[in-house]
Amino acid sequence: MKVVIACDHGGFELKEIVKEYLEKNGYLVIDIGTYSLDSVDYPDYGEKAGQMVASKEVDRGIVICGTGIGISLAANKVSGVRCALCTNEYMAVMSRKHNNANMLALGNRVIGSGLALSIVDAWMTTEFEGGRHGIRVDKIMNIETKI
Ligand SMILES: O=C(CO)[C@H](O)[C@H](O)[C@H](O)COP(=O)(O)O
Repeated sequence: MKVVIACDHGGFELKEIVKEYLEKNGYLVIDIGTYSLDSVDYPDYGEKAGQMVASKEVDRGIVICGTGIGISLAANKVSGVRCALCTNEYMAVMSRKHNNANMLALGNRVIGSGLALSIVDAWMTTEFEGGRHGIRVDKIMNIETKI
């Protein structure tokens, strides 16, 4: 599975840890930055990662900033993206089972790296259940055509 990973300066350290974890577990990771602690603007990274997911250049996306909020908001502005900000494993599992989230957002200033990797593991390995949840996810995506 091909995964894009992106962050701002607030998410940089955790991005490096998540990237290493994904690669060790056999995922093909495309790291689009940022590549240092120098200050950058999270919308640029959320948008670019979102576009790569929406265009199906990659299968999934993981975005990280200080809180996970700003970069998830930016990613969710891209048509076709369902980016879930998760702070625990249950949210990660449910965002896949019920929401078919194609992007995961994490907050480096909110959770520790151990919890972050448990969230990533749960999110990467949980399948969408479909059925009634498919109908609801379709309704979410149809909102994009009404705006
Ligand atoms: O979620 C965020 C913004 O909504 C992130 O926390 C950013 O990383 C944060 O805003 C960066 O702030 P900084 O003071 O420029 O480091």
